Amino acid sequence: MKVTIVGAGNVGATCADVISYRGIASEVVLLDIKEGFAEGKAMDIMQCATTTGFNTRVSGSTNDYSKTAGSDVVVITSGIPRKPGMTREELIGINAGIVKSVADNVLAHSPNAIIVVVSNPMDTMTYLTLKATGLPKNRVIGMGGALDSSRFKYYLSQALQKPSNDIQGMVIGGHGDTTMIPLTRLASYNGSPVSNFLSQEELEKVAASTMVGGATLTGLLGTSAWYAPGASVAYLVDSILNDQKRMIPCSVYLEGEYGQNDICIGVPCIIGKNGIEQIVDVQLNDAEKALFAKSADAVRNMNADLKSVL
Ligand SMILES: NC(=O)C1=CN([C@@H]2O[C@H](COP(=O)(O)OP(=O)(O)OC[C@H]3O[C@@H](n4cnc5c(N)ncnc54)[C@H](O)[C@@H]3O)[C@@H](O)[C@H]2O)C=CC1
Ligand SMILES: O=C([O-])CC(=O)C(=O)O
Repeated sequence: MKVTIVGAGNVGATCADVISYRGIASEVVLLDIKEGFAEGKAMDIMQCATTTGFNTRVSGSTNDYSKTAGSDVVVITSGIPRKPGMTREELIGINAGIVKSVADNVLAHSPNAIIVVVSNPMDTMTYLTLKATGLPKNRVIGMGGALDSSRFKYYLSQALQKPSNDIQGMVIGGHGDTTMIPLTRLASYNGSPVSNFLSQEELEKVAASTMVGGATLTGLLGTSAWYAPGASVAYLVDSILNDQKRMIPCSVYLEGEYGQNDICIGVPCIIGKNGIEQIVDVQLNDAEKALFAKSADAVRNMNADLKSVL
């Protein structure tokens, strides 16, 4: 199975590293516009093969899309990341043009690929990719909810003083500092509701930390995060390529689901070899439905800014 990652920067290269280390795909192509950059990242990753023990072939390309031909999955991580103090939404001006041209280029060589959109503002870039390419909705998947959910479980694990892997939880809604919805009511510690162990005040603190999880890291690192984002993309790609049918919150095009239409936003999906195979209705309560509607309004407003590219 072949995966192309366009944008060999922090997130793209980390994703290639995790995919090869875990043997998720037999071939990974990294592509970037910076001369020699993707080739260098690929060579560096390949030089781990004997010490970490993998057989995935990783290669790099400077803007030569012919090398990406026949990819099963294409990940778009090209574009600029935010700097401390910025929102993801402020990236739209530069990233919209990049994402649209990249989507056109990859499809010309891999007409059957499933596209995973990572560049920010991710929900808007996913909507742009879907509309610009005309692909069916199952083949355009925005990655944000997998990462936000892993951060939610991290903050829950810190509050509970228990391992993250014993915690279940999901974040839906937009992938933005104010639009994310950590589903605290449905989160559990090995099946017991987390509200059995944490006060309302502690749970609200966990939710607030989760929502600004990306901004916190951007403040600490000077650019946005990459280890957890890259690993989250690899996790999603694994479910597609290996037809795992995991339930992962992803940004997908809604046509009535969760009361929304003509928008890409995070909801729980079954992810398998056909991409989005099902959108799961987790039965939100009235308060959660109101938060989702508010989040959708904000995400929809951003889509209006795509007029110049669509
Ligand atoms: N959806 C999510 O959960 C997350 C999204 N992101 C987003 O992912 C994007 C990438 O972030 P980083 O890897 O940290 O940035 P980075 O700056 O390290 O890497 C971006 C790469 O894209 C390349 N690039 C730019 N235009 C290109 C084009 N037209 N064709 C091919 N390559 C091109 C650049 O040369 C650069 O190497 C950002 O927009 C960031 O906001 C980052 C983390 C999580
Ligand atoms: O915070 C950012 O800008 C990058 C991102 O989407 C994340 O790490 O969640």
